[in-house]
Amino acid sequence: VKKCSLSGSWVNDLGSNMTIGAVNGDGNFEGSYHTAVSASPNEIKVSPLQGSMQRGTNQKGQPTFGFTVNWSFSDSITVFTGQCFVDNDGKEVLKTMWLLRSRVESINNDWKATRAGRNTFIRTG
Ligand SMILES: O=C(CCCC[C@@H]1SC[C@@H]2NC(=O)N[C@@H]21)NCCc1cc([N+](=O)[O-])ccc1O
Repeated sequence: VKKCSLSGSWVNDLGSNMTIGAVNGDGNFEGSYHTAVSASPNEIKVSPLQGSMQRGTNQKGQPTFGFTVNWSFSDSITVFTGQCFVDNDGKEVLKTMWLLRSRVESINNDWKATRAGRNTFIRTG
């Protein structure tokens, strides 16, 4: 199967954009994330991401990965995890699930502090 690389620019089903840099020898990478949506009252700003992808030798070119977005405009953080697939037209698709953890004032509100969801990313440009 054609290799699926994370490096480059992506857009997801919400219209959020992300750019991922080179993946280093340890499988780690950095990048930036510009979310199209937010539950924060603050103005949305580009936020840094860092993550890792699996590059096992038996990997058939469709690696699993995870990354964390440390929101620069809101006291919250999101972890994404997923896999990079090459679809039938040879296009690369990232299928992910995420957990968004918001800061809450009291442990009594901890129950409502984590949102979960899915996002699909395709390459831009
Ligand atoms: O909104 C954010 C940051 C942007 C998250 C974008 C998500 S990440 C998954 C998904 N995929 C994607 O591309 N964009 C979305 N943080 C929560 C803010 C917040 C809200 C409340 N509140 O509403 O009560 C309380 C406390 C809080 O800190």
